[in-house]
Amino acid sequence: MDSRLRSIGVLLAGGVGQRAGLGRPKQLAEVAGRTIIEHSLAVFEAAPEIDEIVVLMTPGYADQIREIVERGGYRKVSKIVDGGASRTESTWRALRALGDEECDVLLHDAVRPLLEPRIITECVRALETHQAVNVAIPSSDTVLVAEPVPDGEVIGEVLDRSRLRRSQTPQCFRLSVIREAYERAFADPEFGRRPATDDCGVVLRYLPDVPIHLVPGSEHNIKVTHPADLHIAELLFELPKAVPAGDRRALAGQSVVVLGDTETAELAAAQGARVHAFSRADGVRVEDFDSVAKALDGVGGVDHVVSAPVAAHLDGLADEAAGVDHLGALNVARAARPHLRGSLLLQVPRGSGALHASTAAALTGLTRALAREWAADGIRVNCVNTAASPLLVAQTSLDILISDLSGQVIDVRVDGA
Ligand SMILES: Nc1ccn([C@@H]2O[C@H](COP(=O)(O)OP(=O)(O)OP(=O)(O)O)[C@@H](O)[C@H]2O)c(=O)n1
Ligand SMILES: C[C@](O)(CO)[C@H](O)COP(=O)(O)O
Repeated sequence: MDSRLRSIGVLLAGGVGQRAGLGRPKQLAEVAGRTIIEHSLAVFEAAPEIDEIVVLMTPGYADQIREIVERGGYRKVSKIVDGGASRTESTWRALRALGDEECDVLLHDAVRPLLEPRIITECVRALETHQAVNVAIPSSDTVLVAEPVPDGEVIGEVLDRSRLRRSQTPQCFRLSVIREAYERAFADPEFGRRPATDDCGVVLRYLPDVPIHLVPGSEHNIKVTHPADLHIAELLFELPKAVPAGDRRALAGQSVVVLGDTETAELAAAQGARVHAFSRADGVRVEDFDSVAKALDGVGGVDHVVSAPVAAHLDGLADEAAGVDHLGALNVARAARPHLRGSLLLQVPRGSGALHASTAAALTGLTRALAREWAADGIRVNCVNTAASPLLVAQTSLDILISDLSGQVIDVRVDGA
């Protein structure tokens, strides 16, 4: 029997986002095709270690969160509670909403949408042996203490950088511990005059005997605070990801349609997949919707569809041909949808030049949009860069098919294992 405590993820989204200056809470701003809070929600929803999610939302915006939760099917969300006037007041409200049963609480800034699942795993594991855990990264800047002087500021002290860490979230605690720290804080009039900027600050000040264990954070786990952070977050989401190598024999018996990439078709067949391969030689031209639809209608129910770039096989300027890859991907997606049970994989052409760049951007956008639209039916959509040997592209393609990734732009692994 599993004897571990329940783990509750608390998304702190009660702020107004004054520094971002958007005129509405920044957690509702869109980055990489989703609201910032939905990215955070999705990470907690997908984390096997998390049993329940509580959202603290800016008063007046609860309906928008309810809609996001319902539309996205975030089944772990148990409560949406109005946030308080400060971050610590929002935490305090969350702690009071959690009931009396002992559990582990992971308090996360909803505006850190790039949280990695690895961090949640390590935090929950650390809570098995520690009562308080924080996520932190080393400081790459030298940090100094400024002293006020009549004409401005001077350096009072340069801190020892080797010991400095930048605090992130989630900040994680046994419920009874964080609750006791907050009870003491909110009973202390001095706390109102000198509030803490994070939850660990409250524990350190009011329960100094509780050691706060540190788990390595990530440079990508940024807090969207200022307007430029929205652009940085967008770029970070666009970074191609690596895919873990899986057991490709999982494809055995599955029905896989491959348009154009013979290497991937052969490798899938070698793993025991029922492969239906189509190419221009068979009269299937992806820029012609009817020919693609006819091919897929003939197959019927299909677990995975892989769509390879066609530009290299077309006559004419490579740049002009690259545009066909965009239309081809749209046609394959449209034709595959009625038959698809598992996933669609779009291979992104290699190349250079403006048209190639716009095609690659279009396929990335298409992948993310389709992944969102088709998620409700359990269909995953990804794309993979093909700037590598055909064998590496084929191996990575199969690893993506058997993964649970969706909406991802994936780089071919260099080791090719
Ligand atoms: N009253 C508050 C204030 C902040 N937060 C949450 O705490 C996280 C970190 O706070 P911050 O970046 O400061 O967000 P805002 O308070 O919205 O920003 P600003 O200070 O610029 O107004 C955010 O997810 C924010 O929504 C909260 O739950 N309740
Ligand atoms: C909790 C925190 O994100 C850790 O770095 C940070 O202290 C929050 O500060 P904010 O002023 O509420 O953004």
